[in-house]
Amino acid sequence: MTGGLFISFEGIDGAGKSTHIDALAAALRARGRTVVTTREPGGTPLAEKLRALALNEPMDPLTEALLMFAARRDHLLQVIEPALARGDAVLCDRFTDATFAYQGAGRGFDLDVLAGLERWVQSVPAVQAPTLRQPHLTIWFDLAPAVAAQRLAGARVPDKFEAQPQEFFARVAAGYAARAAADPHRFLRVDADQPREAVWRDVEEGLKARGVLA
Ligand SMILES: Nc1ncnc2c1ncn2[C@@H]1O[C@H](COP(=O)(O)OP(=O)(O)O)[C@@H](O)[C@H]1O
Ligand SMILES: Cc1cn([C@H]2C[C@H](O)[C@@H](COP(=O)(O)OP(=O)(O)O)O2)c(=O)[nH]c1=O
Repeated sequence: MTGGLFISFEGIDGAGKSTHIDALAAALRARGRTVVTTREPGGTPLAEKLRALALNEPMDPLTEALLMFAARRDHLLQVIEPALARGDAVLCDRFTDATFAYQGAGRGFDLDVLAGLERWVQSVPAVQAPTLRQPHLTIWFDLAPAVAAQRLAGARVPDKFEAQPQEFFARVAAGYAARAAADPHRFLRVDADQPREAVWRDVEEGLKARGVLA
């Protein structure tokens, strides 16, 4: 495949996204692609500063959503758009679906306001109006909150989101399911409640079926 390729990785905390980003990067590089791996919130010096605030400071849901979108705007303009213009593959640990799932479904913030912010932030000069920049493909690691909590227990010091109760993650998971149902062509759902090797096999097969991996 030639031309820029934008893939996001989504799922609740502990679903196993990070575990598979490097594997996909290696698989794409082995096929001759230049790969940029990055994350949200973050990916630029400014966006990483905004990440530290958003993940650690208490704030109301609108402030949180605005920080996520501010970080996203900088990241898009500085990293994602230039990489796609070069024809690179961009593998991004979370993108806007996370804002709909966490700030929208999780915190209960207005989804229409988020959709408005999405339009503002993702209308970038490189994209012809009225198209919005969205990932070409979103790999959604679907895992029950109870299993994710078990995996995270003791694995790392929880940030503000990881410290939330399971009910919060049940809402976030429902938020991802709603986003996937609204855009089934973009989403590749992977059952994350399997051993790592089986999850990777499903990722690989899903990407082959979509022509992303030969
Ligand atoms: N399929 C799996 N089965 C069991 N544990 C896993 C699996 N995938 C990842 N883990 C472990 O679960 C934890 C969370 O995985 P991680 O990839 O960091 O999740 P995320 O990036 O989605 O928060 C890590 O300790 C990781 O080693
Ligand atoms: C991108 C994004 C992330 N988040 C949250 C989800 C995660 O709990 C956190 C950081 O994501 P992540 O990078 O997955 O955390 P870690 O490096 O600990 O695996 O930010 C939002 O609430 N909204 C967003 O728009």
